[in-house]
Amino acid sequence: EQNISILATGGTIAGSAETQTQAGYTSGQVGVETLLAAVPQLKDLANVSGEQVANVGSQDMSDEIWLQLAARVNELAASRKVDGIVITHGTDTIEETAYFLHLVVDSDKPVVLTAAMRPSTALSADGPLNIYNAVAVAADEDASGRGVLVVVNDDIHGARALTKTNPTDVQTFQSPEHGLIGTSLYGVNTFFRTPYRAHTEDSEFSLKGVKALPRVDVMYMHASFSPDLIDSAVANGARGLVIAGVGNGNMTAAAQEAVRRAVKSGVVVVRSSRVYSGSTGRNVEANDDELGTVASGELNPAKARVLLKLALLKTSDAGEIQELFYQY
Ligand SMILES: NC(=O)CC[C@H](N)C(=O)O
Repeated sequence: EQNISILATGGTIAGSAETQTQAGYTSGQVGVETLLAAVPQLKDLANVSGEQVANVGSQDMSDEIWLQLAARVNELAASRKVDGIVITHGTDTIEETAYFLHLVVDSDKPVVLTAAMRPSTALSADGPLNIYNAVAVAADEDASGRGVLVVVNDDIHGARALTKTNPTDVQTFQSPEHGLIGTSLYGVNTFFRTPYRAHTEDSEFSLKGVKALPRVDVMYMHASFSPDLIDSAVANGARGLVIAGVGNGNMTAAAQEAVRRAVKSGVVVVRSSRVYSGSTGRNVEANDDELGTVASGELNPAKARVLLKLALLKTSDAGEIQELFYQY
């Protein structure tokens, strides 16, 4: 029998409300033992043990929790007594945490995040079946080597690909560029593909000796953007900026001038896009060579921010960071 460790961090999956039929609720109320007790069928899949790492709504996910979670995942994955790891998480930032772990977990054992859109107390709560499917994927040898996975609503997503697309819909997660890694129907898994970029064991990123991550801020572009926000982020210690640009990572002329100032002062600026899918290409409309900026490719602003934070641990050279954005 496979040994699966479950690390709980909070979210709606651990949320509770006064009644079974209300929209309002509080995330991160229910402990890991209660979550697991709601799915007694887990014992048919694997030998599971639970640990509480945090209990927050994932809007409060932080560098500190990421460092703690990554350290614990790496420790468990290195143990011969652990075959796979499941992490319960809020849906709001699950794509950031999943991509972070995808880059810093040094193991080919399955690491699977799961979540829910309905709190644990709701009618038709989606958490219990999501946990069941997540454990089934984590216990599946066929899941290994596919990077960090997110199992929700019968779908198996890759960490780099998935994004939340709806604030309340149970079918909120999509992987617009690459499609699904597979599906899990009542614990019966089908795999379609493996991520094509480097991850986990093949990733060059490591958190050994890292006590804090550099500050990276995201600037959301729109008509008449106030360029002083960029100067303010730099004055307040940002080492990197991600432009959530309009369309193909574009920004106003005044924002571009502020980006030039930021780059001149040694801050690395990545251009991404506020649109839902597609790739922000280098030198397409904005001239990255001339601006000294980096193009994010398919990474959305939140995930470009994760990669930039890790990249800044290694270098502040925009050319080298562009190469990392091509590779991961
Ligand atoms: N569905 C959810 O998990 C959203 C609840 C909460 N905001 C969180 O991300 O933890």
